[in-house]
Amino acid sequence: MFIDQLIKKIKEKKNPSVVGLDPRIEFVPQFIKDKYTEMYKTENKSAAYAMLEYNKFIIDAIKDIVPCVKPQIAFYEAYGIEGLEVFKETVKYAKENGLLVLADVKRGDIGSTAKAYAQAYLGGCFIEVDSITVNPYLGEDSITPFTEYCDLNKGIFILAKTSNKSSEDLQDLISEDKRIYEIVAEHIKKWGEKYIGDNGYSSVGAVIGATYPEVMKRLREVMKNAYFLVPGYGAQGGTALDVVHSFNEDGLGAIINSSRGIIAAHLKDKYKDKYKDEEFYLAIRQAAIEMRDDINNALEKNNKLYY
Ligand SMILES: O=c1ccn([C@@H]2O[C@H](COP(=O)(O)O)[C@@H](O)[C@H]2O)c(=O)[nH]1
Repeated sequence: MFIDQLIKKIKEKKNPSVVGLDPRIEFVPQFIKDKYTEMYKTENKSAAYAMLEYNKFIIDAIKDIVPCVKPQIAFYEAYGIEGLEVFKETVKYAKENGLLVLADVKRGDIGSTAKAYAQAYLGGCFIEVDSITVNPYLGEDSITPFTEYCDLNKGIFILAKTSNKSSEDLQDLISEDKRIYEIVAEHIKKWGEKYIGDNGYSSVGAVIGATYPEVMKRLREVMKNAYFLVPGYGAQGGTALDVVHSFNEDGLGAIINSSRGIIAAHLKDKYKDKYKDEEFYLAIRQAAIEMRDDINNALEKNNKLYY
């Protein structure tokens, strides 16, 4: 089961965090950009391939620390065909280096179309990743084409309470005395029941923003067996103390994401003067270690250490 593979890697690396590979050209060090500007005539292509090299540096710098990476497809789509090629190459490189890939693609459509999306990402027709994020707005028949792949060692994380401010607009509305995110959580629990692995967790997980710790606490009660993918730590203001609520008493149950906070670490004042342009990946590695230690320390303080 996907979820058992994820838990195994989390325990091996002693790290319940994931680095978001959300490349932006302004994060890419000048020496890489110069190389690709010379190599390719079109700006789009040189930017896309500069981002691929930057991603590979990041993967090399963190592969012994983190269990997985979370590439956000939007940053690749923004560069068209070349961007999608770079997405594929990034996924391939991450997998070759022993990392699980949780692709943040937020798909959701009527069943027949959802089947095609599932085929693309979980069936390997476009690129095969280990799990994807899914939007539940269209209901059960839009989810089943994805959950069917959980029998084939794949996983999905369904949006329940997102980290952005406006998530309150719809997700916090009340229907029959419950918040919409609670109702979604009850559905995620039900959809995941068939896919519970050896560790007691389901390969059907939930996305819960680090920016809403109280909601996280409540949803942890509703979905005991669901793994939470938690974005919003770092750049969006979520802290280790906030995300502690996403873990169960066994210290498992959540994987915390940071994208900009890690992959743009070399641009922070804290590291800028410490590392040369060519050593940018050392700042990224340092930031990933600090995030791991920050979360593990918070778990230990709350008697939730899992290793
Ligand atoms: O609720 C959500 C769902 C997904 N995301 C995605 O996670 C990363 C966060 O990036 P940071 O740079 O660490 O803020 C990004 O890919 C989002 O699209 C989220 O933030 N919140």
